[in-house]
Amino acid sequence: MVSELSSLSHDSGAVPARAELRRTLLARRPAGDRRAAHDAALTQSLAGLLATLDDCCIGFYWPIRGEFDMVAEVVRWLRASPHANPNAAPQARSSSTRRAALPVIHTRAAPLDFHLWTPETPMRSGQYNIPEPQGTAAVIPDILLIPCVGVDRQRYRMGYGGGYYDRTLAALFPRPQAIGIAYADTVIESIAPEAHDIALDRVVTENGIW
Ligand SMILES: Nc1nc2c(c(=O)[nH]1)N(C=O)[C@@H](CNc1ccc(C(=O)N[C@@H](CCC(=O)O)C(=O)O)cc1)CN2
Ligand SMILES: Nc1ncnc2c1ncn2[C@@H]1O[C@H](COP(=O)(O)OP(=O)(O)OP(=O)(O)O)[C@@H](O)[C@H]1O
Repeated sequence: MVSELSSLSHDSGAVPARAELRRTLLARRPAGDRRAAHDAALTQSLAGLLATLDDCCIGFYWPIRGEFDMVAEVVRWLRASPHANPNAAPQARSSSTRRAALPVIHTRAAPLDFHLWTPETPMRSGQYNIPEPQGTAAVIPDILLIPCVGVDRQRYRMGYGGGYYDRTLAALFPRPQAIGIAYADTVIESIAPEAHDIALDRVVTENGIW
């Protein structure tokens, strides 16, 4: 897979336009009968990562357009907190040191805001019809789990083209650790990063974490 796509962007000498590369990568998201096995493997990798995290706030995403769905795994992580008392009321449980947040778009072409989320949080439909938490506090996550349309060997990421995560990583202080979530079939040699592209710190695929 990698060699096939890298020949698109390198060997021919012609770098395809971003929009074309985006379409190619979106078509590489595992689908149909193959999908469940890829999701199971990616869930395993993600669980390995989450097991190393405690005492932090994770910014994740509500899946759209065939993205990998990590909601259940994040709920498992929240509930497995060594600090959480399973007999406590939900409000008390949410004061544990494991917290999760979801992006909220208040203004298009601005950085993302993140608002706390638990399974009890009411949701509303936000920009691009993406569900977002309603009425919870804004936070700066310690770690961002970032959906990728594709990612390259230097850990540069391609998304849907809104530039939201690059703007967010450039704006947030302290800067969260940026961890990309990608299907292995969407890893390519180079996405031909532009000046504003910020490399991810780590990437999680079905094959592990790098
Ligand atoms: N699940 C999920 N939530 C997320 C993101 C994501 O990638 N996945 N985002 C990650 O950034 C932000 C939303 N980013 C988006 C960026 C562009 C488009 C979009 O529809 N773009 C148009 C083309 C550009 C335009 O006209 O604005 C399109 O694809 O038709 C949608 C969401 C925040 N929430
Ligand atoms: N730090 C930034 N400040 C201002 N504009 C930015 C910044 N980063 C990106 N942009 C704008 O966003 C546009 C889209 O960027 P890009 O194609 O890299 O999006 P993407 O990473 O695929 O999208 P997304 O993060 O929303 O999934 C760029 O052309 C640029 O105009």
